[in-house]
Amino acid sequence: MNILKERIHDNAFSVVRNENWAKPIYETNGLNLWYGTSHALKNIELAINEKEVTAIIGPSGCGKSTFLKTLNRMVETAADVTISGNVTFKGNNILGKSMPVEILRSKVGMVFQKPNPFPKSIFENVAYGPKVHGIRNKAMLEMIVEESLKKAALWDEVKDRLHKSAYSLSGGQQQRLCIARCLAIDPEVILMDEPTSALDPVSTHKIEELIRSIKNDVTIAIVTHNMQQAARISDRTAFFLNGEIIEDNQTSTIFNNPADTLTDDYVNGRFG
Ligand SMILES: Nc1ncnc2c1ncn2[C@@H]1O[C@H](COP(=O)(O)OP(=O)(O)OP(=O)(O)O)[C@@H](O)[C@H]1O
Repeated sequence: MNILKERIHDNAFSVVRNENWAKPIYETNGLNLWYGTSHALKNIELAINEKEVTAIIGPSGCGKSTFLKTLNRMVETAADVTISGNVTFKGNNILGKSMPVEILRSKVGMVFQKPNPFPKSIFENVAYGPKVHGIRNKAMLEMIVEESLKKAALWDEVKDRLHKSAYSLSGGQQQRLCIARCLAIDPEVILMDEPTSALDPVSTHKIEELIRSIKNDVTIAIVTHNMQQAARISDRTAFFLNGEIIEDNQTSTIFNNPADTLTDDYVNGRFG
């Protein structure tokens, strides 16, 4: 009887947990994308849940970056792109005219494979976004810069040289600076496209720790070729192949008990 009660309690708890925690911030329905006549994304159906880390995995050329860049409408900067279907951000279709791209990008930051700080000081890199959004008060900017650098686990390393060039930092520090620059605009989502692939293991570890520490505040979608990294840091994983999603599920299921043999073969390094 007690065991039964516990099971019922567990089930009730997991329903509440799912309802409370697994709320999609992005949803794509029937998303297709062509570069010219090349069909790069095929009927993508995927939810990215709020305050979770979603890993996007798959072999080179399968459409991971294209998908990520669709989420902040960066993909449209490429020539001859055609998109159909829906991509909703908090219920609004971002492919329609209902959400101006500037509004979307003020809520969705992006970090790339190669750190890309501005040719400015460390301070100015982080203060840039808040200034663009109209914050001029010096004390306020100083506070935002300090908080963002602390969240990005970089403050202690740079607090005495805030007005030095961002290019004086190491690659790993520059990548954390780029994450601090995103955090300074208080985004709801950060899209990360292979953010550690150019970094050494120590810097990679620091970025992974940083992702863990911010995920209670920010939703993260991360493209990675590193299976251990996807398994370590993500809650859910989507496996892409040739522009399609083969499978998406809880990360533990994708790695330990995938439904599709292609997923099993990929995550176990048998191709890709
Ligand atoms: N600007 C573009 N113009 C034309 N084709 C493109 C463009 N960008 C990407 N593609 C093509 O679209 C397909 C998907 O590319 P994408 O960069 O999204 O793949 P990916 O999975 O991120 O690859 P990788 O892991 O190598 O970065 C590939 O065939 C690629 O050559």
